[in-house]
Amino acid sequence: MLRIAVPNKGSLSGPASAMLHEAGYQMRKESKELVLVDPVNEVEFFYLRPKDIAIYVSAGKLDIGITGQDLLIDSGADAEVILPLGFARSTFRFAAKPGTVSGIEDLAGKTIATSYEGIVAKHLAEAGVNASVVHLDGAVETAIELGVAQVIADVVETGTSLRNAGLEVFGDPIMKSEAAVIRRTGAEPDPAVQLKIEQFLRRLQGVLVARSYVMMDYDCRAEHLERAVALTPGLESPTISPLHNEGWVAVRSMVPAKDSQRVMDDLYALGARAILTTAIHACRL
Ligand SMILES: Nc1ncnc2c1ncn2[C@@H]1O[C@H](COP(=O)(O)OP(=O)(O)OP(=O)(O)O)[C@@H](O)[C@H]1O
Ligand SMILES: O=P(O)(O)OC[C@H]1O[C@H](OP(=O)(O)OP(=O)(O)O)[C@H](O)[C@@H]1O
Ligand SMILES: [Mg+2]
Repeated sequence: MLRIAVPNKGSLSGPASAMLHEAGYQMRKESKELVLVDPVNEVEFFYLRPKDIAIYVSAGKLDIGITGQDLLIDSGADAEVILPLGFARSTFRFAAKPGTVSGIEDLAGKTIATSYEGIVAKHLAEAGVNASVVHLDGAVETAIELGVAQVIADVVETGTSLRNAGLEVFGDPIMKSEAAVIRRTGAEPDPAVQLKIEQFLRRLQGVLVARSYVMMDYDCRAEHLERAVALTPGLESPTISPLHNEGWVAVRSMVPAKDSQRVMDDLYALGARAILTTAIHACRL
């Protein structure tokens, strides 16, 4: 059995379970379940606190886990990213009341509130700045108003939480983060487990590709084919089939979803017709 840690709550939990479900794995039905065995896929899922996942994985009893890269760094655990997953994208930043702090050099002697002391302490040590760090479990944006700290360091996605608290970021982002599959650094599992890990990663990669590509079909005149194919090169190469009408071909190719409307416009302008896009539900590349 492959043993995998998954986030049991917070921002990572819903998208991680959705991705695993899309990849064909059984997920828990009840939020109180701590362990779920998926006998068909021979996987055991352990639902753990996001902050603890890297620590569990580095201890060696779990083969892999899904967590945030910021949580991995914060934990200081001996684990490494093997596949970034594209969700829970965020930056980790310092913020303060506007006009009070302009750069990391101003932090000496100040108090910084954060839920991520590991990241902050490492960053301050690297910058050679001596500041105090106070741990709060969450809602750290309120710490300045309530006099617990002069500065905070926290996850920023849209910046709404900071704006609502009347705070502004300063300095460069301390780090960028997204959800990722992690394993113990340099882990060398036995060959049967390694095969299951590779199958797991292929399934998740299949979900990532299915989410970011569409299948595009269209008809075009043979003399325009080279230009059309240049617009839709696909991953390997497009499939070209003859049409019953002489001088026309049908083309089928994978196209990045974010470009699909522009590509359809360009194909239409080239004279292509019956241009269709369809969602990809799953794939193995
Ligand atoms: N608003 C957000 N947008 C994108 N990613 C986020 C956001 N908030 C958190 N994350 C990412 O998810 C990780 C887990 O954060 P989250 O706040 O969900 O966990 P938690 O604080 O342990 O749970 P909770 O806040 O429910 O107690 C963060 O380290 C970060 O990588
Ligand atoms: O830039 P934004 O889009 O506003 O997102 C960032 C906010 O989201 C997270 O908070 P969460 O909701 O997890 O609450 P918490 O502080 O209690 O962890 C994070 O700690 C920030 O407060
Ligand atoms: Mg949180």
